[in-house]
Amino acid sequence: MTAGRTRIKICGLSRMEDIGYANEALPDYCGFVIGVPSSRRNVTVEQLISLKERLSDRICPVGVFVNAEQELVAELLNGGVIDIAQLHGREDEIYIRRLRDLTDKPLIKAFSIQNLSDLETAEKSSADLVLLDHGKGGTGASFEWELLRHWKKRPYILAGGLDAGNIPEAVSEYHPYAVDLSSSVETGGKKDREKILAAVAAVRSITI
Ligand SMILES: O=C(O)c1ccccc1NCC(=O)[C@H](O)[C@H](O)COP(=O)(O)O
Repeated sequence: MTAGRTRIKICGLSRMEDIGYANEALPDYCGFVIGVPSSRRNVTVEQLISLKERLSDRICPVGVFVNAEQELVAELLNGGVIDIAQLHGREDEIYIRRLRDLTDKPLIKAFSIQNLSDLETAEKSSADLVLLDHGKGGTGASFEWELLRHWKKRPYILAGGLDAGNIPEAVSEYHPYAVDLSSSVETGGKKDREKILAAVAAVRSITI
């Protein structure tokens, strides 16, 4: 992971149209929610493989998992279907250690931030990168960003309620390594081409 411009991840791609929008906008990362049937963005492994085949190789594919079997996560990483796994459930350090035994690919651990204690837990994570979010993910709501004034130690991905309008403030005030968006780049629950293009443009226009 290198410093430099702020990265952007567009999460929750599930249709071939979404891949077309991503290939046009070229975010740094795209997220696929895998094996979470309760999510409207859920994709099966078969769907993931077809979507990934059409994804530009200029975009890094991220698998988003909620308490998945480590074997499945490792198989998708080691097989090159995804490049990074984002763990968005209750995966603890024991889970991460066991996953590390199965793969040496990068891991992102997501944390739901409600207070300073949650931030302290996130700072100690052994994951390669941590993602700070509101609630269970993909909700469209933000946590109290003011808490980030206490965040000192490591690069992080900021998620939850970000959109093209509030990205400049979030980046200039809190300096995340990357921003992660899903709900705000949808219309009627589906990914929206113009909103994706606007969000990527908003991040790329920032000079720090
Ligand atoms: O998107 C989902 O439905 C989802 C389900 C279960 C775990 C994670 C999920 N999404 C993760 C993300 O979309 C992003 O990491 C982030 O939470 C986006 O938040 P928002 O922009 O507020 O939708």
